[in-house]
Amino acid sequence: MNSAPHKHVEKVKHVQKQVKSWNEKGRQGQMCTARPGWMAVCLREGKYKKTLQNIDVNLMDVIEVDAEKQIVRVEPLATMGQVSATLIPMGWTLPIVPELDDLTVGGLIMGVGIESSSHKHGLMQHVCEALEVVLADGSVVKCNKKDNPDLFYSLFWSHGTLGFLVSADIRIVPAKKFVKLSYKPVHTFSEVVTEFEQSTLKKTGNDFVEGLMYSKNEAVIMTGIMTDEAEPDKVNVISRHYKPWFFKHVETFLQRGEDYEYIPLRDYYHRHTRSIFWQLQDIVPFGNNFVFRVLFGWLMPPKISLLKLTQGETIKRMYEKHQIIQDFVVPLDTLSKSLLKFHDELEMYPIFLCPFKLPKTPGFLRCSKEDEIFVDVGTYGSPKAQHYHAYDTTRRLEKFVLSVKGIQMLYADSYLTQEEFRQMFDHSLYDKMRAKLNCSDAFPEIYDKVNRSARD
Ligand SMILES: NC(=O)C1=CN([C@@H]2O[C@H](COP(=O)(O)OP(=O)(O)OC[C@H]3O[C@@H](n4cnc5c(N)ncnc54)[C@H](OP(=O)(O)O)[C@@H]3O)[C@@H](O)[C@H]2O)C=CC1
Ligand SMILES: CC(C)=CCC[C@@H](C)[C@H]1CC[C@@]2(C)C3=C(CC[C@]12C)[C@@]1(C)CC[C@H](O)C(C)(C)[C@@H]1CC3
Repeated sequence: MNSAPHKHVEKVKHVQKQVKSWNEKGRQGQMCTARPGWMAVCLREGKYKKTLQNIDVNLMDVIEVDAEKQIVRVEPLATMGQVSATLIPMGWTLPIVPELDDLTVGGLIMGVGIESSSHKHGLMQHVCEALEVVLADGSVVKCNKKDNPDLFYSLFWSHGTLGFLVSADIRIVPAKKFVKLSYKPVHTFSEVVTEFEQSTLKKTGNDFVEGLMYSKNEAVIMTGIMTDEAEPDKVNVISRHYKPWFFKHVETFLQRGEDYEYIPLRDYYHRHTRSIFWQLQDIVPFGNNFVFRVLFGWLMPPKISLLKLTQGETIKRMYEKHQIIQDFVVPLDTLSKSLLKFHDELEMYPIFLCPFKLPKTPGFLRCSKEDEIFVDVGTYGSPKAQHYHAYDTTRRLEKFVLSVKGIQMLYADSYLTQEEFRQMFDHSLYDKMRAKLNCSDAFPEIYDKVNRSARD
């Protein structure tokens, strides 16, 4: 109901007005966005939302699609579901469309966004061409790789601690109708690693690469290419409400053997939305039953923000104690060692594997060489390992990831100390920009927004 794509300038003025009035009142208390914590796509809610000055950044539109420059201009609260629904019918798509419908452009840019096309295009930050932000003094600035590059590069991962994002110019690429997705089942641990590495590294021309591990020795490695042609009997519209959950469907290829099918592009992008990866099986255990799917599948999935809003303290504590929801990113050449470590500590499957390329650009992520390949290892569920202990195990994993020069995704519970956090992430440009833009009394530091004790 708040949609107003033609009123972008006025909406930005409204953000500026609030920041200027905060300045006029003597810069009392720090600021954050007014978006309530239960709306965000992460397990917890920031405690700081209750104590800091909430700035209304209510911009939620796709402003314009420039086919000539191949750029889409979007506001921060536009969601991935909305962006893909707007662009695909026009024949365009973002190079990276993170899978859950509710993820927002602002969250993915100020936090992090990754997808199975990231081995080719990098993270969400690497497909941004320009950003428009309201700074702590109330001014509005546009920046890109050439104009004000320090600001541009320091904004990614900054979690709203340098300014408020009000629009982003993101690169678009031509969309095709289908993804030809090949499923390659593997049945030994070494094959899991080598097949995944080859799909990522080999000059295969794959547009998408993703692995789902179902046990230590079993996985299905999926590679996809975008195409306009499809064999009609091989088309699978996976988003229909009566279709099996995607991760269950993929699992069947362990028995069926290698095969391929054509999935409509938008269905492919949002393939993990319907079962919230595999989290829905813990919330609605019979949700993948055929009768349930036919009768009630259209009601699924429950809205993540509704679940967050309505869950009580007990459920929250239960999740904290019995579930691990983490994405650890490790260099590709340490994948084998890392998967063994995750197995020893957690014994938990499925595991989500998603490679990404890290171009050597200034900013928060350390990288030792140009276009280094990393792998996001996503562990979501209840560990079976007897010795699993939420805090102790996560700490051991964090230390391990630090030792292999990997990183932790910051939407997850992070118990890193401030020193470890600074060791994991390069703060040099960030600190410089915080000082230059007078941020210390305006915004908290990233660490103070994302560490476990800052969240409820
Ligand atoms: N495939 C993927 O890549 C997936 C990624 N995720 C994670 O989900 C998160 C995105 O979730 P989402 O609900 O969209 O975002 P959130 O509301 O969680 O926002 C993430 C951070 O970005 C800041 N932020 C958001 N919008 C703005 C803005 N306009 N100006 C300044 N700061 C802003 C927020 O600051 P504040 O606290 O002040 O609001 C917050 O610290 C990402 O961080 C990502 O790690 C989750 C699932 C999948
Ligand atoms: C980088 C990538 C691919 C990240 C994927 C992360 C997802 C698996 C996470 C993000 C948000 C997330 C933590 C969430 C949940 C599961 C795992 C999610 C979807 C659930 C739905 C689990 C059940 C919980 O009661 C509750 C509703 C609070 C959360 C909400 C967020």
